[in-house]
Amino acid sequence: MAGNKVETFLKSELKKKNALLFILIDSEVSNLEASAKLAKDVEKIGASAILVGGSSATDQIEMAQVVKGIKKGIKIPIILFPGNVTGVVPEADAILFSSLMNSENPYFISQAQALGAPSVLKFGLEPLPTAYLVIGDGTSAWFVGSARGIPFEKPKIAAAYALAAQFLGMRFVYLEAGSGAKSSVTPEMVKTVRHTFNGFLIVGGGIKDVKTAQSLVKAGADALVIGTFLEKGGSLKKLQEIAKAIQRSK
Ligand SMILES: CC(C)=CCC/C(C)=C/CC/C(C)=C/CC/C(C)=C/COP(=O)(O)OP(=O)(O)O
Ligand SMILES: O=P(O)(O)OC[C@@H](O)CO
Ligand SMILES: [Mg+2]
Repeated sequence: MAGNKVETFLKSELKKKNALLFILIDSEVSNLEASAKLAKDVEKIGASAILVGGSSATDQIEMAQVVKGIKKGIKIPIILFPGNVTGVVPEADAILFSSLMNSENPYFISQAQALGAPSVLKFGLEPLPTAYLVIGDGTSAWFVGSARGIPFEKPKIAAAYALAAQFLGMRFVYLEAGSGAKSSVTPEMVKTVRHTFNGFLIVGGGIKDVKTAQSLVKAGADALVIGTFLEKGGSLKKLQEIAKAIQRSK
């Protein structure tokens, strides 16, 4: 079984930088060459990890190729972000071994995990036990995952889930507004969850400007995930501004 190298790395990065930037590469959207270049570029400007996944990325071969292609050029960890068992592929460093706790379908709470676990072991991936909480509605993750989205304006409900996750032994919570969400999770929700949850707090969905990123980190986020901004051609210069800003703003 893989050790806890990636978790240890993330924690030590966090001590140095205060807050981390994770970049999501969707193997369905970016081609091989573009992904490899993007991963190198974002490492240079201070990203701490590359997430690879997609809620409708079901092509395991394509996903495995993207991971392999990215890996050669970078030192930061590649962390799988599976939307299903098809998201478990070899050669990555770790996996967000997540349970969509507010799903209405038990498949996304524990069944996909049971089906995927043997491959995680076989591939030597480090599992990062993650409570994946979908906030709001109308996004791919919400639809595909049959989530009963936690309303944006109900931070206490998110905090109750995060506390339950902690009691269940999960060391990561991911507050997910959904890829391309019109608005990100509110700083108030992050703050409320931060007060309750003791582990590593990831926030993603709809983050594309410095001000939002800074406010989420000030509220207590440990890592921000950005995907769509780059998929839509957002500049590396602006991404670097976001990276710099969050590394100062706690
Ligand atoms: C641990 C294992 C083996 C599986 C976990 C399975 C779970 C909990 C899935 C949650 C539901 C789900 C569909 C999550 C998607 C997460 C994800 C990769 C989101 C980012 O992708 P998007 O960008 O939203 O996808 P699209 O590009 O397809 O819209
Ligand atoms: O694509 P964006 O909106 O940046 O969201 C990233 C991630 O949280 C989606 O799972
Ligand atoms: Mg996507």
